[in-house]
Amino acid sequence: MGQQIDVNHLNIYYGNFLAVEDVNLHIAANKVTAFIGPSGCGKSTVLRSLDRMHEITPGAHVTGEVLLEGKNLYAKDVDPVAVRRDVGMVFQRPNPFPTMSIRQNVLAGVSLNNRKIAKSDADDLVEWALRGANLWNEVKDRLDNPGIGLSGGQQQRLCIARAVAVHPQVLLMDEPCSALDPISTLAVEDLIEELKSDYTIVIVTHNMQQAARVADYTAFFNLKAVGQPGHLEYFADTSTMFNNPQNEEAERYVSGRFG
Ligand SMILES: Nc1ncnc2c1ncn2[C@@H]1O[C@H](COP(=O)(O)OP(=O)(O)OP(=O)(O)O)[C@@H](O)[C@H]1O
Repeated sequence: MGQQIDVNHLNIYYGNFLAVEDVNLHIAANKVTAFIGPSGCGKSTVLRSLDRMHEITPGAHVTGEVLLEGKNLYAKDVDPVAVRRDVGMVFQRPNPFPTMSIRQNVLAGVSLNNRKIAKSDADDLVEWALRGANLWNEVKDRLDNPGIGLSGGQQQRLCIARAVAVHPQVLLMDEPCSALDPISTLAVEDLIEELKSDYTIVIVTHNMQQAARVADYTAFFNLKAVGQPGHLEYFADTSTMFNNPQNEEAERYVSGRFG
């Protein structure tokens, strides 16, 4: 089962620059929540703060809380590496490890986490993760071939298999279809729909139709002006966001009359 996330009074800084201000947000377990909004409003920054990935930028820090099932991911005794085991990330461009086979790619996160597993268990895990990512039937006869030999859409599903292989509670996806053709996009969207029975999913997308298709809830981020911090302007269930938003800026944005 996936876990819920509560974001409380979250401010995210890159050095002295306040990129995102005072976000308060509930992300429901086993649902898909989409982040939408204009460029630079902080969607990716907020997404990355949910597994502390933004900390890879030197000087990046937060104030406020991110609670995963009530546990603050930013508490002093929490190891960011352990956070990323519970909260997995799928990036915009499929990024299989170039020197690794399909099988090794699926197991990469497990190996990084220093878990030693027997070969038969590894075989089972590879099959389970690839089936979960809807890729097994396409690759089962060539597991030792390089991961980068797959098509873009297959590579992205391989990255999803790699993310689920460590059994996370939450899957974060940063524009996971933006580098994919329409057929692969639909395959990944179908997969997202299936994965939510096991995981809580948060997806950043610029594609309004995609948000409307895959998300149960949608968070609209906005910014007052360039150089100003982004903020969460409006949160609603997806049907309300796209059909009857109770926020003027959101209405202008989803109807394409923004800016
Ligand atoms: N690594 C970084 N170092 C410094 N500033 C950053 C960094 N990443 C993002 N920012 C700044 O933080 C703000 C929010 O950026 P972010 O990428 O989160 O927005 P976004 O809504 O995801 O944008 P887009 O839709 O264009 O991807 C912007 O002002 C951006 O310039």
